[in-house]
Amino acid sequence: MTKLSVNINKVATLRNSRGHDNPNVVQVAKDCERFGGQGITVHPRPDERHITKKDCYDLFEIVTTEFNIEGYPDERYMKIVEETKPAQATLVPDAPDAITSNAGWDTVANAELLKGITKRLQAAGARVSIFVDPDPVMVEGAAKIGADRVELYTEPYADGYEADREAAVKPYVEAAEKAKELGLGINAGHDLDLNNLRYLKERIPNLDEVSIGHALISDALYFGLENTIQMYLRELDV
Ligand SMILES: CC(=O)[C@@H](O)[C@H](O)COP(=O)(O)O
Ligand SMILES: NCC(=O)COP(=O)(O)O
Repeated sequence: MTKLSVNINKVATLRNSRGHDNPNVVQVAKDCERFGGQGITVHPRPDERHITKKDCYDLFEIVTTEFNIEGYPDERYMKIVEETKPAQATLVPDAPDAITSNAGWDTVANAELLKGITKRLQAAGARVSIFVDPDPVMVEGAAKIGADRVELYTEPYADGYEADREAAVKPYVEAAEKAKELGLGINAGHDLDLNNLRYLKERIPNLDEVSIGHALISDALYFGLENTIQMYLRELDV
């Protein structure tokens, strides 16, 4: 079964835009779980443009499904994960000023850095997922680092889907086969939506988890949050 982890970054974007506490991130997370979401994902970026460090501590108290904290493994991120003990820590190579995540790790060039980070986070009880491009070499590097899972960066898939979905999905199928061969779990995320999700799932049947935020929260403006989560779950045949 592929789990749906709802990324609520954009709920925090809306909240921060007026400086008060509406929408309330904690209440939205509770409702996402009540509506069927099987995880909550957040990315507490250093500039706190959306999810703040405080949000992570508040959410830690209430998330009952799987809490997934994404981020670049600087000391601020490491402390947040070690103190809130999420089920999963997803390591992304984002620069502090990146507008969004736009590439996976070079797990070969960064092997020594990521080995130490991975050991430290696993010692804190987190499952470690490393964000990678759909490149079997990078998947192999993640396995050598000792990661538990990889998260396949799916923006290129989403960008190429309309023009030629078979070509767009091919590298992901190959990367997922390599991950399976090496005993790594397989997550996927970035720019997944109601249009492209089902095909990815069909072509990667052992996909463990998708984390979806931007499109899902945008869809909820039209369909409502409960209905939208149910629509995404149906695309995963959950
Ligand atoms: C890792 C990933 O692809 C997304 O979670 C990304 O981090 C979203 O970040 P923004 O919500 O800041 O665009
Ligand atoms: N890891 C991907 C994620 O959490 C959400 O990405 P997006 O759906 O906001 O593009």
